[in-house]
Amino acid sequence: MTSRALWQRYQDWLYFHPGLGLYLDISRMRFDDAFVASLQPKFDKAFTDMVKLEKGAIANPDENRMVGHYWLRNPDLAPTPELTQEIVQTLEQIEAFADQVHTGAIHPPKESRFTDIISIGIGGSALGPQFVAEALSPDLPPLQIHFIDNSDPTGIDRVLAQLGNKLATTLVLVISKSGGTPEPRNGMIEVKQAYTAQNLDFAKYAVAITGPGSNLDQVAKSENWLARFSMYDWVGGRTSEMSAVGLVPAALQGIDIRAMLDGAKEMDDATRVPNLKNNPAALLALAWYFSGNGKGEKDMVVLPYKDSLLLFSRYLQQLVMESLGKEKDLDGKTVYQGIAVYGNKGSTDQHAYVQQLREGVPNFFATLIEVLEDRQGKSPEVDPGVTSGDYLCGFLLGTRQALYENNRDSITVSIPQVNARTVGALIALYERAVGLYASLVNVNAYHQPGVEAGKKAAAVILDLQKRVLEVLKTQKKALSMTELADIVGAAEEVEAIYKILRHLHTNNRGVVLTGDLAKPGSLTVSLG
Ligand SMILES: O=P(O)(O)OC[C@H]1O[C@H](O)[C@H](O)[C@@H](O)[C@@H]1O
Repeated sequence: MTSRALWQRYQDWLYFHPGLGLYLDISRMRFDDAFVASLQPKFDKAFTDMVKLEKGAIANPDENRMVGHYWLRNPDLAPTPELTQEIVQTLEQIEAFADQVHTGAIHPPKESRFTDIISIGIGGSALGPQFVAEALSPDLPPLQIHFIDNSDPTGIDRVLAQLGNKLATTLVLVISKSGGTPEPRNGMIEVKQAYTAQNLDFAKYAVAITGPGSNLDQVAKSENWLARFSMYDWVGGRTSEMSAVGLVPAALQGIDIRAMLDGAKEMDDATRVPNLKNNPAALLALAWYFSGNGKGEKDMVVLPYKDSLLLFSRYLQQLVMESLGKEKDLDGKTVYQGIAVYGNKGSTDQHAYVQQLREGVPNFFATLIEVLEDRQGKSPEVDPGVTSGDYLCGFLLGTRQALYENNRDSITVSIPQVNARTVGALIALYERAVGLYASLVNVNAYHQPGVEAGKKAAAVILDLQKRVLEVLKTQKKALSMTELADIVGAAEEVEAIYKILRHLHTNNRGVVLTGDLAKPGSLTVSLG
């Protein structure tokens, strides 16, 4: 295509949202009109599905749940007045709480102000809050946030060590929709112990964000925690940033949550338009479908050219991959769907893996996120008449062009600034694109059956560990791995038993392994 023709194609396919100042450019995806026409019937169905979903249909059939994250930013759309009221009240409760924490009306027992937050949660109960904190937290926030998003002892130690004596002024948010996920439970127990070790009454610092009646909710209620906020069963973890899960930590950091909700609402309005060319989420879904042949054959590489958007790709990883990565479609057919997502930021990644993107295996399409405003205030010149921001812009445009020249497609999303409205809009844009794409490829975007398999397998390992230790207590002599596995009654699990014992041995948990570590079959084990 000549550059003139490309310029025309750019204008033909450019989407612009005047209220948000957001541009979406899919002109560098090489689909043709025939392809677009062939997808039209699928889009007609996707738009209809979306209307039903927003009206409260059971859009997540496996879990028999409604899917209502869009109501969070426009509560009047909720299917019943009770739901509308619940959303409005929770929002008011969040604002009042954040305000009281900021003014010191709510304060730690022996101090006048809370200064820090530990946010404990994983998956959808961490990725949104982390992305938004990185993108929007002011340079000097009223409360500084720290995250525990794993069951990693060293990770927990690091957060606690960094806070040190400041635990006395640190608020703890325990976020878990189900209230039963092991990682946040472990984090909560360890953090609670750290408070107790400093003679601090944990309940006076602790806030629960969870489904009403969950295990976590019951603990928080019985121990009389500082506050409890409700998470609803009709909001999925990966679309929960604009529920209490994301709004409580954001409001506490002084982020304008109303603006975030407004930006999302504006984008929701724009992505409700049942017309492909005038709907940015539909355009994204079209581009994804084209690129991966409707089968996820190409990966989505997300490159925001702005440091504060660093965690956007990690956020999108869960949103896209947990929603679309499915073995079965809605008719029960085996389809192995999904789109792999990765990326960090530009131009940094140009000095890392963009070499492969430009010349290596062509198994991806890029999404470049451009922020038009460089910074607030004047920029110094780094060359005559040239600023750092000009360089960043040049790197983005150069990469887009270099990729295209080598038959690598890209999408460009441009926003005027990183602010609460545009971040809300970006989240809403991708939520809707995922919903529409799921309809195009006929999968349930709102369940995650595969995650359960890993959780169950982990529980089996922990149970095996208990059984192994019980057997070892009754043994007088050291046993080989196979002898032990036989006595435990888990001959098939000998390798898992060896690995459990190696872990316990390394951590001085009373298990002694003797023999040649390079030859696991030669080892014997006893309790020291
Ligand atoms: O918020 P929670 O109930 O603790 O769940 C946290 C996360 O864990 C699960 O394994 C799911 O796969 C995620 O979708 C969810 O966001």
